[in-house]
Amino acid sequence: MDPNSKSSEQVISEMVEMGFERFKILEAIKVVGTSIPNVVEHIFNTSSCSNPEPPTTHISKSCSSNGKILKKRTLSSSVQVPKSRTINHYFQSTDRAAEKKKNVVVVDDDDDEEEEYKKHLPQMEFDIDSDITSDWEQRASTLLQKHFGFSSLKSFQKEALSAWFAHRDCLVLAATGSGKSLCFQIPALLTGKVVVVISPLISLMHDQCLKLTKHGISACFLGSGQPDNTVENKAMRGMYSIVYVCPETVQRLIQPLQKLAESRGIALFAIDEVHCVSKWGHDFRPAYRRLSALRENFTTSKLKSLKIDIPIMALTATATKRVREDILKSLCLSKDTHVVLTSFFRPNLRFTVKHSRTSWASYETDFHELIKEYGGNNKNGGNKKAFTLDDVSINSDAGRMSDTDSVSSYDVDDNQDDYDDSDTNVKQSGNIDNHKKRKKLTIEFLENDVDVFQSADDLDVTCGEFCVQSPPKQCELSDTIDPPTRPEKRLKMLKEPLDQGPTIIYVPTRKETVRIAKYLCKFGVKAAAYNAGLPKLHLRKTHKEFHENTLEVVVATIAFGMGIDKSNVRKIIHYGWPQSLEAYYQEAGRAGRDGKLADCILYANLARKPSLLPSRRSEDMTKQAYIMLSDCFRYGMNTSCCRAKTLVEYFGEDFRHQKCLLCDVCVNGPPQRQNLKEEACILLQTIGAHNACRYSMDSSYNDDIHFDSKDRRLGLGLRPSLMMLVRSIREQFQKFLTTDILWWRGLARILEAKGYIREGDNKTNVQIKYPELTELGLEFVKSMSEQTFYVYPEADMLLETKTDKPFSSFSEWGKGWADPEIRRQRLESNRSPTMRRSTRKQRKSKGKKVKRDLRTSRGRLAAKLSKHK
Ligand SMILES: Nc1ncnc2c1ncn2[C@@H]1O[C@H](COP(=O)(O)OP(=O)(O)OP(=O)(O)O)[C@@H](O)[C@H]1O
Ligand SMILES: [Mg+2]
Repeated sequence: MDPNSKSSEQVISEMVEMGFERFKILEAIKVVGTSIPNVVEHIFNTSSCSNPEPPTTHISKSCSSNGKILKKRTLSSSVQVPKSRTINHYFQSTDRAAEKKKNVVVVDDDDDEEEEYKKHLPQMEFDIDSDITSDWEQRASTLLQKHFGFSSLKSFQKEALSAWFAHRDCLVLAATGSGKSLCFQIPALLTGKVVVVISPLISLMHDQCLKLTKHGISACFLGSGQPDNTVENKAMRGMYSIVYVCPETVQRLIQPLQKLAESRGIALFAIDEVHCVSKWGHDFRPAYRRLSALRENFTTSKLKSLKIDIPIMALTATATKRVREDILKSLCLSKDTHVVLTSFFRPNLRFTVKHSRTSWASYETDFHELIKEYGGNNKNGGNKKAFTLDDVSINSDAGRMSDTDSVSSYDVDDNQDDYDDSDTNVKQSGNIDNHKKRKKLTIEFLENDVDVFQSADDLDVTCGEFCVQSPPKQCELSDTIDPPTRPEKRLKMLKEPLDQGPTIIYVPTRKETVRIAKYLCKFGVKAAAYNAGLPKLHLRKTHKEFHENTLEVVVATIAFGMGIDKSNVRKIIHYGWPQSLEAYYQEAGRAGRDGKLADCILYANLARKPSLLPSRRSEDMTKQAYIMLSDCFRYGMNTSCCRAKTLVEYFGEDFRHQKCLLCDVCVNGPPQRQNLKEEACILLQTIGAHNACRYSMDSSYNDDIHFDSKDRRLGLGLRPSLMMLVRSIREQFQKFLTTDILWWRGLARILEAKGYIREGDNKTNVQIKYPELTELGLEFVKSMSEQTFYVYPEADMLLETKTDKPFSSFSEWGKGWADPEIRRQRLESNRSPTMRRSTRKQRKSKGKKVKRDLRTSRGRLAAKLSKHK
């Protein structure tokens, strides 16, 4: 039996609550079965004009409280309504019946009467709104209380609604979990018109539709994930108050939506997660850019029956200044667009960064706390039954598409090139077929690749239409607690233990989701993996169990998407570098929506530069992706600035609190400042010397800095990489012989942040790679003898000083790595006997290229070295 099907009794009781007459419902059930939408449709189609039974959904309720509203909507719907009985027609009849009772002129189907009606009520459309001018706030509060159980609108919600009410376009920038959805849901309730919401993910639309249904508001979603093709038809005839559409579908629906605008009416177009519009943000979706069609096609000049252009409300929690400007421009929002900007600060989130190699070997150290918290650490799981993943093999499809395990080896990093341009990456990821498919930029493809591209069809769902259920009782609803903004309260919160609640662990690869979930299950934690490569059934189950608090931990890729709105998520763990701070803050923002203390922990290998995940990007976008990744890297490396401040300021907000008091930097304090005058001076001089050496061919370069001729050995005329420069320093200065590149990288970042050096490569890198001295740097070097240079060492510098191992990255294997001959021998000896045999063979076959595994940095390095031999 279909678990979604309802019994006749259930349908009757729900529909009676909606205001339908029992006998009509019974009659309809006999004909069309127990699907509520079909029953509603049947009743509409068979009801006689003279005796319509008004459904007392919120639509008719909100309208019937105001006679004028009813009749005007009737008129508005009369513009294009066909003679056949549709829901609009039904509403007309309903409204008219109600009007008759109130002695208001109402027309019947016949044209004369309609004309008569028009004479009496010549105004249409937003007169509906002007009727509620005086007390719309009061009405909104009543509806808010009735449908959602909240006592009042938040001030940013009021601001956004006021803008909508003044028919202005509006861009709402408000923190994750602040309540942006209400800004576009209330207009549907206030006007009885339809609100069309553009949303990027099926799972997000599905979640929101379910919630709306619970709150007594009819909703549906349209898009490639919609299995029922009658839903679209019904939606375009105005049967749902809120219609969610994925951006790819909007273009196709322009005409039907225009008809809808002229019949039942469209109160608002809401574009949720609008940062997807911009290439300069994360989650870019090309179809979002084409949403400018909404501004073009729903204006008074295009649709004569409209009195005003239909307002557009765009909403996001993560947009930098550049992204905001791009949104306004790309969507062609009006010049008069109102921008609602609230603080991005989430005062109850405790941000921490921890060093971890984020590999299998570090699970024990990193997860033992978590296992303890969930009462695990028992191989059999005690009384708890771990959520099994038997149906999912680690080697299955789950790890296929965005698996970067193969590209992120931990062994060698120093000469590591950043994981480069998308195309190469895809080739390197080993799946040529996939690569070919990737070249075709089709929507179908996007839909299969959601871990990398957040697309519409991330989770197929059984049904995309949602009928009104009675709103939950008051006691079932609780206002979210506003988190404490006052410092004393935050400090107090810190002393209290974390409340109970689930954890989400975000990892970059599909394979990792399964591996970690299995690991946790083994220790009795109820954990499940979530990535777009897993069976849909499993994904649905995970979603459900997560929302029902049955699961303790979900280990997910970014496919556990935007808009996950569960109030009691206590921990968000990022296990591996995120791709941008936007993505990081949005994902972290899923914690602590109940206003109580919640943890956001980033475990990252601070000894490695993060790499870009394989993806299709234009040159521009690759550059931007590197910039975003680099900002994220800097966030992790920072040791002295409050984490919340860094995040909030990243989004262009002035952080007025100075400190969050909760994050690891605020709690532990910054490390001791060190005077790195000598080191800075040596590095700058070495850079200067190499630069001078390069430019000496061009005599215009004014060389003020002395450089040793020994440097010429180290690549005269070549563009010196930081690695080469450090090697040069190590050779020249005995005291720095055993210093690690990690430490110098940290110093280079500090010097770059101060403006003393800049990247000399025209490619953007995560970390400065080919440093060049700036004017400021030159000044600094000249005056170096007179000053000190106190700085906070960055995370990688601290890491290096904590390990007493000499040069290269924490392994005996790495000792002497600077010497090319030693390096060659090591690479040779590190190969397995079979590999060695085959390499010998390959060498014998002259002219034939030795194949390197370019997916690993070691392989790439070996390939490079063999080129130079
Ligand atoms: N006026 C209000 N009073 C109390 N709670 C509210 C109010 N408005 C919204 N909320 C609650 O806030 C929570 C978050 O709402 P919502 O999902 O709209 O957030 P959001 O801003 O869209 O977040 P995200 O950026 O993650 O999508 C919901 O559980 C909602 O019920
Ligand atoms: Mg939202």
